Amino acid sequence: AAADPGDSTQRSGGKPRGRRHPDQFTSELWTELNSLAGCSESEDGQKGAKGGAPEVSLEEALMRLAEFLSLQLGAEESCGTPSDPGKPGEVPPLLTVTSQLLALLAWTRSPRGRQVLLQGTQPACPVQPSNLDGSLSQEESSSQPTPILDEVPGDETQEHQPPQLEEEQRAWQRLEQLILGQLEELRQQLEQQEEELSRLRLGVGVTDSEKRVQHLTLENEVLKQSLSLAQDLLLRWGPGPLARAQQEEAGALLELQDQLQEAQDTTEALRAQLGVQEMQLQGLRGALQQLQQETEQNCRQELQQVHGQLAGLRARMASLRQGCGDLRGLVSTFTQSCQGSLSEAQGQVSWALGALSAGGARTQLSEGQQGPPTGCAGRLLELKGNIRVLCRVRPAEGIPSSLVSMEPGQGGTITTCYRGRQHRFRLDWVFPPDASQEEVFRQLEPAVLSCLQGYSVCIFTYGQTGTGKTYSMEGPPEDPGIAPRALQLLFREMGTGGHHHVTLSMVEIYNEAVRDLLATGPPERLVVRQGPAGQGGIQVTGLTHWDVPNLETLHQMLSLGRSNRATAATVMNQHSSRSHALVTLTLRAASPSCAQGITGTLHLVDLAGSERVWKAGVASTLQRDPNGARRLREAQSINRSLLALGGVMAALRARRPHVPFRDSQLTRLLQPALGAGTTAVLLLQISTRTEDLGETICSLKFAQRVGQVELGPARRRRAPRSGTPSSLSTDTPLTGTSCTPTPSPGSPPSPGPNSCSGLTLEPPGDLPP
Ligand SMILES: Nc1ncnc2c1ncn2[C@@H]1O[C@H](COP(=O)(O)OP(=O)(O)OP(=O)(O)O)[C@@H](O)[C@H]1O
Repeated sequence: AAADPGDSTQRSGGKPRGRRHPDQFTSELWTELNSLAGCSESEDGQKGAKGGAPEVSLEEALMRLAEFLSLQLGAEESCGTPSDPGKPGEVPPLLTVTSQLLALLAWTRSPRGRQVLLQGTQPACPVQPSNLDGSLSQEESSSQPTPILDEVPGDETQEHQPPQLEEEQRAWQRLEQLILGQLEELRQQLEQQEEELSRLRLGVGVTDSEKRVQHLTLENEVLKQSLSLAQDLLLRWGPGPLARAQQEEAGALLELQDQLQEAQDTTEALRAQLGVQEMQLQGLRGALQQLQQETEQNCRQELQQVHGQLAGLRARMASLRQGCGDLRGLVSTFTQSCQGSLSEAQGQVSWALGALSAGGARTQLSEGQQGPPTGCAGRLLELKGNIRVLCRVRPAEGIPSSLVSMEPGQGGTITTCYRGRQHRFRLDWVFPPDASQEEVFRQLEPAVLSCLQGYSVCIFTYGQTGTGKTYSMEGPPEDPGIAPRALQLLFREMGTGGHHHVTLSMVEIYNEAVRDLLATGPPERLVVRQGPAGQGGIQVTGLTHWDVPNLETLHQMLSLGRSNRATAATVMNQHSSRSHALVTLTLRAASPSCAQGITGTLHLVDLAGSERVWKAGVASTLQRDPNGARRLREAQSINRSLLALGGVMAALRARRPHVPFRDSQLTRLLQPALGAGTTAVLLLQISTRTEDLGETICSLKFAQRVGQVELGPARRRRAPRSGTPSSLSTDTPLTGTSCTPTPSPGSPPSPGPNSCSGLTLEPPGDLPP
């Protein structure tokens, strides 16, 4: 159409073509198109003539295609660079390719092409591809087969088909290669043209308006891109910038809130962990503290155990030492005893010889009866010579406590359970609550009788207030206690022969003041002092010694002394003895033929109650009782003196060189009774009441300590040959006032201070000041 514009106009049906058709096509292409069109028309025309169907011919199709292409090219060129019509090779590559495609299409619609296609072989291109400029190369021209435009008969075609097919295949391959090459070139040219187009659009050959249009186009494109970007952003980020900002802020705020919440959650979690760790730490601290306490407690317990074991070892060691010392003492004592017995036997022999020489056989017999005892009992008493501890349990007023149990009898025990700890005390003898006064005295009888043999015996009762000390010592008239029974026994043993001079003294220690309970006048405070050097013992200035001719007089005097004794009502005992009472009975052989008679002494001591001050209720009555202060002072004094007695016992037990007898008036007066060679019997009175348990244990401990005291073997005393009352043995206690025997044994003093007129009391003129 480009080569023949007139035909093209005619064939295009007078329709206006594009503004810029290509001015020329390659002649070969056009020829081939025409030939194809002719073939098609020859076939299709016959069909059309025969059938008369209004089919579009290939030419028409080509024309339409060309028109379409021209329109496309025009549209393309309107935006691109105007081509130069006089310039060969400026044919748009698209047209070239299109022409090739059209040629191929025409061939496929040709009979040969159809035949080839029907035979299933590859089609052979009947057209020769052309270069862009429409000229074939020499080589290709020479090898280019001649197009077969006429229809070949079937048989001949069958015969010549193989070589033709080969040629067509080769042509087709070349065409294909050519098309591929042209397509590649087309692509390159397109790229070049697009580059050039863009360059030209921005540069040369473009008017200001076009440039403006181009710029505007570019700006438009940029704006479009911006718009699409904005739309994308809008779609992505929200409806508007402000809202987005708010939303961003809200988002940021939410994010911050989330972070804050997260931080708070983290803080809470950390706090919870911290709390747990603090609790764990607290628990560990508590466990550590508990462990420390347990460790400390265990250490203390172990330390206490070690201390206890150490104390036990020390006590055992001291006991062993003491036992060793006792054995030594026994050995030496036995030797001394043997010597003493020998000398005593010599004395008895000489005494008997003297009696015989005096010619009194009856007298000899009588004096022989008064002689020193013989036999195992006396020897045992001499060898033992220490303190015996007896314990008497007071009958319970109510139900007896189960916390105190006992094994009565000789070597009996008292077992207490106090504050979870058990204490067991072994004593020389334990009297059960139902023991009678007679049973008690029976155990004291040998000691009492030994006084007649010249021994010094001290029997004292010790214990808490109300436990029966006075009861045991004095006893009621219908059931007399130790003192009446002892005196009765002694007088019975002495008989009525008048061979003994019996003197009695009775003092009390009240608030550390020594008072004579048998004084004729008002009781005065006596002075206790040490005896003259070399004589030993003590002297009590102003103390009266009464000669006791018979038992009746003795009882009367004892009643007198008892009535003078200080008593008071305490919470624990309505008739509590608030003083220590000491009764001393001196038995001196009074035979004129016995110049060197023996002198025995019996000390009966009723100690005051050993209860604690607060327990006596004295302190509690200080505010109400006007005599409360006095009661308190009494209790303090009693306790102080008993404490001094304990100190003396401890020193004696430990065999210390110094025994603190001077610590109290009680120990001072008891010094002769607790001296070497004396016999002492402690009668401990205890209560089984639960509330008295502590005091009972204290008393038992004291008694146990006393029982460990060694006083050495008992020794008998001898009176000087002069035999005057004032020349008593220096060991004799309470030697202060000389006494004159009553003129007649049958005239005892009547009880009471005013009834002493019958007695001749010698004033203490011969006593040292
Ligand atoms: N074995 C006993 N049998 C019967 N009654 C007893 C016995 N022991 C003590 N009693 C009675 O208990 C009471 C108190 O006794 P007692 O006065 O002898 O005690 P005490 O230890 O001397 O007191 P204090 O130390 O205060 O003088 C008395 O009424 C006494 O009769």
